Amino acid sequence: EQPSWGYSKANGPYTWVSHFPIAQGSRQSPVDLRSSDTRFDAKLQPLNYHYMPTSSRILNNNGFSFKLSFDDSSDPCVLSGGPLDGHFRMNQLHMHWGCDEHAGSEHSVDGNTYAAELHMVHWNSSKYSNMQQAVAQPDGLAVIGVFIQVGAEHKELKKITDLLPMITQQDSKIELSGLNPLLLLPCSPAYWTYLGSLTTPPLYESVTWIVMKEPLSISSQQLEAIQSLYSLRSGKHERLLNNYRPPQLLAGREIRASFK
Ligand SMILES: CCCSc1c(F)c(F)c(S(=O)(=O)NC)c(F)c1F
Ligand SMILES: [Zn+2]
Repeated sequence: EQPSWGYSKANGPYTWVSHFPIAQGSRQSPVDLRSSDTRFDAKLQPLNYHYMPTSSRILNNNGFSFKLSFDDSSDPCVLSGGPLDGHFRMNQLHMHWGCDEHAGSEHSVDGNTYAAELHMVHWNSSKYSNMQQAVAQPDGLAVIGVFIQVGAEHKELKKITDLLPMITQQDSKIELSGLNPLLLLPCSPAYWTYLGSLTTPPLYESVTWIVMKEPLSISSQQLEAIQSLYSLRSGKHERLLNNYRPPQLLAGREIRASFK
């Protein structure tokens, strides 16, 4: 049966290799985005989002994060351009966070971490017919990562954080409609891109990462709502905290920047 991996000492990131040997692969994520390892690439296109306000969505807590699942059959949210070949349909978005506002993101910038990181997961709909087919392919996924810091309240994310108190228990779900993913992106188009993996088991090396340079701000109340989710994953009913994987070896990969 599915091994119960998690983020505790007993089942956390350093133990995942026992069930998922690819944890020690050569294109694992996250990584530290070190300026000495990044190179401006003038050939990088701008990102192209065809995102519309979405219809009814399920917001459920699958025990290691909360996620917004998108119905990617009708009028999907589609990403193209940037480093990508073809079109990628948004399948879901979720977050990773810590227990204080100085740690919680998965990627870091010259060793600096943020309070949280939003992931918008897309699959390659030009080459594959669904998420399940794409998820393990080397060119199967594109994930946009957006850093989150504490500051002013974020109006669009409020549509999510206002609902979290109603799904604090694992596997609870609630409808959410009218979220506009475009408003979850920062103003600046600047991003880094590199080839990596899922940051949770099964850790497939199938992700073209696009990490936005400019963070979003949320209020401390919004961060507290995120940190108040509970999980049973580690067998005990405890707060879902620190669901972030530490940085992995770059192993010779290049990180391209869309900005100077
Ligand atoms: C087999 C799960 C497919 S969907 C999914 C996910 F649920 C998830 F959590 C992450 S992540 O690794 O945590 N963040 C990048 C992904 F990348 C994903 F694609
Ligand atoms: Zn993630």
